[in-house]
Amino acid sequence: MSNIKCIVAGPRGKMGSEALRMIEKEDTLELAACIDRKFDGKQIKEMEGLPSFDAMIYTDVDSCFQEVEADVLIDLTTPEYGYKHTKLALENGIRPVVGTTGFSEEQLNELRELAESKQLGAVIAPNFAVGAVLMMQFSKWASKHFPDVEIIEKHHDQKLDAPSGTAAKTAQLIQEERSSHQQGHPDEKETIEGARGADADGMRIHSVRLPGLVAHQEVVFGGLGQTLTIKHDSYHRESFMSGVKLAATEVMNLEVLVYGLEHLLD
Ligand SMILES: NC(=O)C1=CN([C@@H]2O[C@H](COP(=O)(O)OP(=O)(O)OC[C@H]3O[C@@H](n4cnc5c(N)ncnc54)[C@H](O)[C@@H]3O)[C@@H](O)[C@H]2O)C=CC1
Ligand SMILES: O=C(O)C1=N[C@H](C(=O)O)C[C@H](O)C1
Repeated sequence: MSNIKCIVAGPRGKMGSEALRMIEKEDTLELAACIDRKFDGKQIKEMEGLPSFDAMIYTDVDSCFQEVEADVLIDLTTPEYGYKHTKLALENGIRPVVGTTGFSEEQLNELRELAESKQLGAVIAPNFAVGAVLMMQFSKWASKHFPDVEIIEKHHDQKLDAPSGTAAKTAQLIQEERSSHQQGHPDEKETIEGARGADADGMRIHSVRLPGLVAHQEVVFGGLGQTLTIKHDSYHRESFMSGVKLAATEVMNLEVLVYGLEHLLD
């Protein structure tokens, strides 16, 4: 089987640069080109701190998708551009593997319909770390027995979206399991706005942003006389890379969009 040819969008970012280092080590993946906001026409090997790839940087996404022979787009950019890149990739017959978070429900549905109409595989995964996927699945299961739950997600202070994609997905999975209800005292009042966090179908999500953090989440369940905490920590962005590789490989066998890495794990 020939190598999977990848375009990486956001190659100078924290995740994008880690994805380039992962591709460099993998025999089955190949870097075909990159999409960046700057450095049009330069080679990745000319960029300081990035692996020595002969792969051209494009700032014009249309030209990139039309000129470069590619199987997969790996997008690790921003919510606004990640959505645009994903849509354009599908329109150009390229399968998206998207780690970028912060898409709205409407955007996800639109991309799902587009992938289906094109019969093209796509993977959008708010978290590529296997441990985080398990934390979400365990939380879904736990909420069957502990319907009162709050999510505390903690990230580095350069993060653009809140709550994190992982927290939003965790809340969605729990929502599928438990019946909707408000938590806390019915008469509770916030004396400082936001003190109780964001309200996702009655469950609260608290977003912490601090230098020094990478990506961390605790899902805290409360029952009579007991609590249960399910916790995951990513200390390094390497933690996401086996998931990115799995998605870039498995997306070639899909004809629909899947949301969440759990759909690709046994
Ligand atoms: N699914 C997952 O497992 C993970 C997802 N993420 C998500 O990945 C995204 C990127 O995260 P980081 O690497 O930490 O951010 P970052 O800020 O370090 O990198 C983003 C990169 O995107 C580039 N960029 C912005 N606009 C662009 C455009 N129009 N075209 C091309 N490149 C553009 C920026 O120049 C920057 O290099 C975020 O949405 C984050 O939430 C982050 C970690 C894990
Ligand atoms: O921005 C990040 O760093 C991360 N983003 C993803 C999210 O929003 O859940 C995944 C992980 O938490 C790291």
